[in-house]
Amino acid sequence: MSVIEPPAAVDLRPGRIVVLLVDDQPIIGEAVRRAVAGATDIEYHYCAHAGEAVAAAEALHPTVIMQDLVMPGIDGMSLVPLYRDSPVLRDVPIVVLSSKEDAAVKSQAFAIGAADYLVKLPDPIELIARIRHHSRAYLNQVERDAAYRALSENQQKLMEMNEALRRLSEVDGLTGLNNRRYLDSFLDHEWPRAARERSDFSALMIDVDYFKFYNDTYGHLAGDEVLKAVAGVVRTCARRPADVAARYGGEEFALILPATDMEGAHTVAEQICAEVRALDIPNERAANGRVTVSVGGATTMPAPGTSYKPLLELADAALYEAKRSGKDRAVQRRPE
Ligand SMILES: Nc1nc2c(ncn2[C@@H]2O[C@H](COP(=O)(O)OP(=O)(O)OP(=O)(O)O)[C@@H](O)[C@H]2O)c(=O)[nH]1
Repeated sequence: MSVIEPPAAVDLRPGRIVVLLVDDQPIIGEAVRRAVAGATDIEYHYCAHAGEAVAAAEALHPTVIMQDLVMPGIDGMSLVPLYRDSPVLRDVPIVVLSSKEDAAVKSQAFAIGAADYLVKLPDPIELIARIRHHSRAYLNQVERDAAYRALSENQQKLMEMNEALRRLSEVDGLTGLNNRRYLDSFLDHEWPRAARERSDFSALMIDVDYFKFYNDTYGHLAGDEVLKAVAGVVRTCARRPADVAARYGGEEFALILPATDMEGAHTVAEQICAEVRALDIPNERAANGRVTVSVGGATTMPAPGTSYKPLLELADAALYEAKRSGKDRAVQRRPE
């Protein structure tokens, strides 16, 4: 192979024009070299062997390839698709050089993806103009592609950040459970759906017993740890995919159980009480000396056009009853 100058590292600076001439006749190689010698913006390389042309072009990454059509071993026409198959060279413009003006050859050259067709050799002014034209079009395309890629990446990052922000705005920072804002929007969607499906819908309100005493005795940070532990229990008791656990505020949690009847809701409520007891966190004020919770539950079949708020109020009333009747228990209610 006789690539006259050593291949430069891939460099697609705007304005950098790199020509690779592939032609078995050194005399043509020399004539083109002389023709472009005065154009200081053009870097010229020459390859005399068709079999080495693709590898030479991949190493060089030219902005335009000038390809002879008739060469020993392989004809220039069959080289064009080989350049197109290379990811590095796929879009590099190829100017085919023919020894004569031939409509059929010209048409074939354009059909397989050549950017231009020249009869050897045009005068230096035309040759340089064509080299510059094709190289600049290619460089502009490379620049546009890079800008488009950067834009797409930024848009993707922005979407991910927006999604992360949206999720953050719906999560309680202390416990990692959904917050009340999320719960409200969930109920806004789920309540009308349950009304359409005519299925039972249950809500549990869970409140830590003697929590003010706990905070005052063991400190606010220890209180926070209790809230996290209770949140963990509520989360694991939300077993079905449609169940939603949330921190409702302060030391109160909510567990929404769509498509769940009163008996099912009561089972879950009892389970929460038992699992919080099993945490075995000391609270000397409580009757059994451990942190406990009271749970108020309510179940109804939502009617179309109604609000979910009365169900939560009923669950709150049941919670109040659980507190009043001794705490560490679950009370269920159904509307009259
Ligand atoms: N550590 C901690 N405490 C909180 C948080 N949010 C609310 N609290 C406390 O929870 C306590 C709730 O007290 P009360 O509403 O009187 O309830 P209680 O002492 O648990 O009484 P009963 O519910 O009747 O057993 C208050 O002392 C609040 O300051 C929190 O994020 N962290």
